[in-house]
Amino acid sequence: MKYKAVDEWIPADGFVLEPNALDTVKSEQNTLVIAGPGAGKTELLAQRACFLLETNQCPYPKKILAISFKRDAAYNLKERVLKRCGSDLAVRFESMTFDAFAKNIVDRFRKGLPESYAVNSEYEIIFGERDILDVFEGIDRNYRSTHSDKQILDDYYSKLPLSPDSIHYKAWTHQLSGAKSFLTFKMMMRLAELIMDANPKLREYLKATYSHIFLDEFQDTTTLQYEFLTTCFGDSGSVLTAVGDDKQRIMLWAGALPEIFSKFIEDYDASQLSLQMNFRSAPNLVELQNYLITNLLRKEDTVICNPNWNKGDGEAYLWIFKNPQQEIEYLHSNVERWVNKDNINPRDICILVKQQLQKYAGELIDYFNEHGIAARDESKYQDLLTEEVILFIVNFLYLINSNKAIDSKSSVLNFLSNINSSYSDKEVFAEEIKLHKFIKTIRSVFQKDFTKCIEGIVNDIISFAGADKIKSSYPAYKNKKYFSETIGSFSQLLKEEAKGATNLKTILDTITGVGVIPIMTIHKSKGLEYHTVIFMGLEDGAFWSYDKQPDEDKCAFFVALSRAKERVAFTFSRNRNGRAQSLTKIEELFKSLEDSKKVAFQEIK
Ligand SMILES: Nc1ncnc2c1ncn2[C@@H]1O[C@H](COP(=O)(O)OP(=O)(O)OP(=O)(O)O)[C@@H](O)[C@H]1O
Repeated sequence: MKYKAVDEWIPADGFVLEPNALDTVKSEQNTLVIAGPGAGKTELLAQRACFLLETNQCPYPKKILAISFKRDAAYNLKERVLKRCGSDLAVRFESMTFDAFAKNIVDRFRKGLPESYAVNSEYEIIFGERDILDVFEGIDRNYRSTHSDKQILDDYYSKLPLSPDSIHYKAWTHQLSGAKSFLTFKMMMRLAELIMDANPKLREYLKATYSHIFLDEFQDTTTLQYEFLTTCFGDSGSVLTAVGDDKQRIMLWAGALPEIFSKFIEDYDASQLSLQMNFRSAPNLVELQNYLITNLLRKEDTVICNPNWNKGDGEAYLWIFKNPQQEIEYLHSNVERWVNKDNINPRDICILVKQQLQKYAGELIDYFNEHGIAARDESKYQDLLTEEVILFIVNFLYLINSNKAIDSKSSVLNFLSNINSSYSDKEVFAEEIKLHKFIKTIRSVFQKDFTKCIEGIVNDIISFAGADKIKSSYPAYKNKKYFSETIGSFSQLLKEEAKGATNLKTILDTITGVGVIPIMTIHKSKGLEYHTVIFMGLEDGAFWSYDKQPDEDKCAFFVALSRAKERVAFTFSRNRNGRAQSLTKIEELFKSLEDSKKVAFQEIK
């Protein structure tokens, strides 16, 4: 492989980076980049990955590890790197969530745990903390009733090892010993940290594997995640690059460390840089954001709009409705016009709610689907569709459906060459011929009755690629149970969607959401962007804890509106879920929209 000289390197795909972004891309030091929405923080990480790989500053065979909070964010970053510098180099870019990184360590090095924390190979992941609190109830009722949930859990998740006399240790033992261990992701992270603490050789292994660490959405890092990170890389000599925005800090409720930026700068002797641009939003929306940054969030880091926009671009509305039925019908007629007359791709229109998606948007989803506009709760699909093996199967199926699916073909070939990294050119060619033959055979089976054989085909595709090769190439799939459950969930989904479908393409399009309006909570929308964003329910009812956490709620509100490229609309319904809605608690949100003079307030008749 011929590497580029550092001086000759230019950003991939014609991107022009502002000076601080370019300095960060080429930096050899630990760096924290603080910048607002749409500033290009994620793009900066993708470009830095290209720089490090293309110039061999991440020296072969070392790797870059990028840690994100959500699976789709990790996946999007990996995709950007793949697109910018090609699969040969992108194999040395590992992008995963904090949880996945911790789980990989536990899965691979479980045997390195001290005996008192041994995890059974047949462990089960549990979500939510109710079970753990029940364990405390079983061990000592009095303790349970005299301590708050938060107190108990904070102590339970302390750094390991715990004092063997403590009730928390007993609770851990209860979860770990037995025919099966039951683990939350937080437990997994503490166990991964313990493995690293107890085995200096494994820390050496991490050091030898990863020369550079990227941290996206750094503002939401929790104490536990930070301690885990520091145990793994604190003295490793790996170069850390963190990007974040304190105006988008929406995970304080989940334990995000408010002083994470200053802590990182101090602990890692990191330099701090900021970015000034907003590349995402049209001028009117950037002006609205700047007004809110100054007057609502009380910060100083206003931004500059991308000069490529026309002056006056960007629309913002606040629509006031009598009731949800009127709201649903009005939104439907607008979305229909945008999609059918203005030719906006339905995937570029997003409907957001603060929380409780079903309660706020459940009826809207039904109404839209019954009236010609496909819409869905995106979270149901987000997790599966960011699994590498599932995307491989989906692309494979698209290719079985048609030879014209060029992008799918290149994804399939990329996946196959990834898992067969030692292939010579001749072998790659042979693999392609094998692929064509296999597809031909499957097509002939399919022509008979595809709905009946669709499940079997998933297994055939996996066998074609080689389950063992997939497992050894993707650390997450080394856990057999996880691998088979992932494939199983997808087969089940495929089977359900196949019922009543007339062709394979329809099934695949339904699963991947082609032509479907995505609906999600603000938390799920982090890092994403859409032409149009509708935020449903700017009401006291949706911001019920505003009194207790005004800053976090203001940030959530800011995250929602900053997802929009060209248009944002907020809705207020005078009545919702059988209750009159008010604007007392969140008056300042409402008022700041009004005072910005950038938002058209419209009472819908
Ligand atoms: N240097 C650049 N020139 C032009 N467009 C850019 C540049 N950097 C990023 N963009 C584009 O701007 C948009 C926002 O970029 P990105 O998602 O990286 O921002 P971000 O800072 O991570 O945003 P957020 O914090 O809101 O998630 C994307 O469409 C991206 O392609």
